[in-house]
Amino acid sequence: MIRAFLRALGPEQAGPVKRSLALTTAVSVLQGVVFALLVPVLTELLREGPRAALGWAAALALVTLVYALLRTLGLFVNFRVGGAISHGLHHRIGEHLVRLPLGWFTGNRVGELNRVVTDGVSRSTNVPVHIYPPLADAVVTPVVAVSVLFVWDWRIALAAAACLPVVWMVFTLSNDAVGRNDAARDAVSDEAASRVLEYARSQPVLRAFGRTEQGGQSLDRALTSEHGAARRLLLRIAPVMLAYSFTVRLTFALIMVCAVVFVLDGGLDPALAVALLVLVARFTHPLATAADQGAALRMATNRLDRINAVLDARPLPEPESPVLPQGAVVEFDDVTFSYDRKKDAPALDGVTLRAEPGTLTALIGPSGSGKTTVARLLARFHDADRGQVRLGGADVRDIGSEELSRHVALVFQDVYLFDATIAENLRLAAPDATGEQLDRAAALSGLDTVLADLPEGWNTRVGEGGTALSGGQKQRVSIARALLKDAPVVVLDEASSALDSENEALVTRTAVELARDRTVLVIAHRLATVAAADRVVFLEAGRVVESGAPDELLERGGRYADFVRTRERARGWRLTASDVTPPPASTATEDHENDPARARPLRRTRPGTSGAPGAVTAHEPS
Ligand SMILES: Nc1ncnc2c1ncn2[C@@H]1O[C@H](COP(=O)(O)OP(=O)(O)OP(=O)(O)O)[C@@H](O)[C@H]1O
Repeated sequence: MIRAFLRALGPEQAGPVKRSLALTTAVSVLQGVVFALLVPVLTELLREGPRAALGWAAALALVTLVYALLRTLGLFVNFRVGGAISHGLHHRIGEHLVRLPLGWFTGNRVGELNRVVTDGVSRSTNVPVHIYPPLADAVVTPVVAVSVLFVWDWRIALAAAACLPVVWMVFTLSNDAVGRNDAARDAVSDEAASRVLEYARSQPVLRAFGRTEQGGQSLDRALTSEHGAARRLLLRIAPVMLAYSFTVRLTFALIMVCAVVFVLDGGLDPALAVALLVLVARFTHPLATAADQGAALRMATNRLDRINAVLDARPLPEPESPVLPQGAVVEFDDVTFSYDRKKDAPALDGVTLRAEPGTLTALIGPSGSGKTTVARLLARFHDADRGQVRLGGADVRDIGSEELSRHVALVFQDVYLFDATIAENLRLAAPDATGEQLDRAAALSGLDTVLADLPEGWNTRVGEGGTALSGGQKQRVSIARALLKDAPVVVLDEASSALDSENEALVTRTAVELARDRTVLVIAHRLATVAAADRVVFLEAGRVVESGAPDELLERGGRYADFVRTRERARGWRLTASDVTPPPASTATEDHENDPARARPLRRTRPGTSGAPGAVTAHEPS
């Protein structure tokens, strides 16, 4: 246990924890001495009267005083160490989590982490404060008392000493049973915690489809199995705990019988026998509670093992001499990657692609084809199994995570906002951003119109996870946050579920705008965005099956053309390769797919270029 404890706490906390445990052990030893001193005091009192007992009583009073002082000191020290453990563990877990690859944080880990950080840490904090002191009293005090018994009567001492190994054996059995069954219950509790979170999060979907009852079934099952595991734990440990308690009481009865026999034999002074039995009765009580404390310690050790498992998760290796990316070209060179090499087919299989600064690349393909995985490998959520992901000519593994994160801004679909103001949420990207910079990001992302409608503007609190804002509003905050970061590479995961048309068009517009001077990759679901891209990369089953300019691909009549046709049918769109005049000054025209009256070709050009013949345009069907 102590090894698991010290491993979890790390070297800084090891010293104070060892000192606290040593002090607690010393206090329990002293308690044994106090109990032992009762024997001469009582013997003299019963044999000769109070006067004869005075010397021993003074010694007892002195040792008791020292014991009380040390016990009080121990209490303070243990509470302080408990606080330091809580702080230290949170700190260590937190520091470790930020170094773990983002790919580690899958859905199930949320429930597990929640329990590790709350229940795990609080039980560990309890070890020096509430668990170890009574356990030391239960184990160390009797051992000291039995040792001292040898001074007064070796036969009684021998009888007590002979019982201790049996008591220890039953104690170990009970501890093992608790350990095994608690670990089994813990796994089931994790599952239940995850299901509770899932049930709460999926309420909108469940209600929308009238499946609240069915949706609750997996939660019901998880809770029922948690209840079953708790009952099994109780049923399996109750007999061994009872057996332990019985053994301790049997020990006391045995020693008492021995004492009576020796007194009747005339070999033991009755006064000494009474005193010895008082001593034995005194240490039997804490000994009887040892099984409870042992169980609590075993459960805490199980939690510590889980904390250690989190701390053992390997961070992605950081380069010893980080390389700075030279520019913002994104390259995937024959990249293969599997989430689970033993179980799954590769999510990416020999992917090669290149995205230049000042261009917009649309990643498209069927669901599960690997688009999001491309974005994740670029941001180094995971490392490629084979091949190289490069940014500005440098392998992302050689760049160093902080530098990489400065270079790549991600806007994912599942926008998470902190329960703070809109301004504070944006400043997460650039803590020192000026009001002017915030306003610029807001204007570019369309957040300015949202702010204008909110009475408290920038100071509006968004609620936990951004619940006080609509999906589109959250996305605007998220885009503005990415803009404020001012990273040369932006990855935008366009919402696959429908946002309102204004918000959808905004995402396309922002992507186009950003691509003027950045490398922009969009996981695109909308034809308008695809049409506005410079290059399209079509993925299927983790492979690039087609790539090139959208109009070229359309003319080629391959997978991309099929994709476009399917989408056109689904949305009543028509997308053609046509010769159109580039729009004047503006670099990006608006998407009016839902406004026939204003429908204009959607296309983009960069400064200094004119619309090339064959540019892809999107029209409402006539
Ligand atoms: N965290 C994960 N663990 C295991 N497998 C995963 C994980 N994320 C994705 N996959 C698998 O990897 C493959 C590629 O998934 P990816 O999310 O990259 O596809 P996608 O093209 O972005 O899909 P969609 O358009 O539906 O978001 C799929 O087979 C998917 O099941």
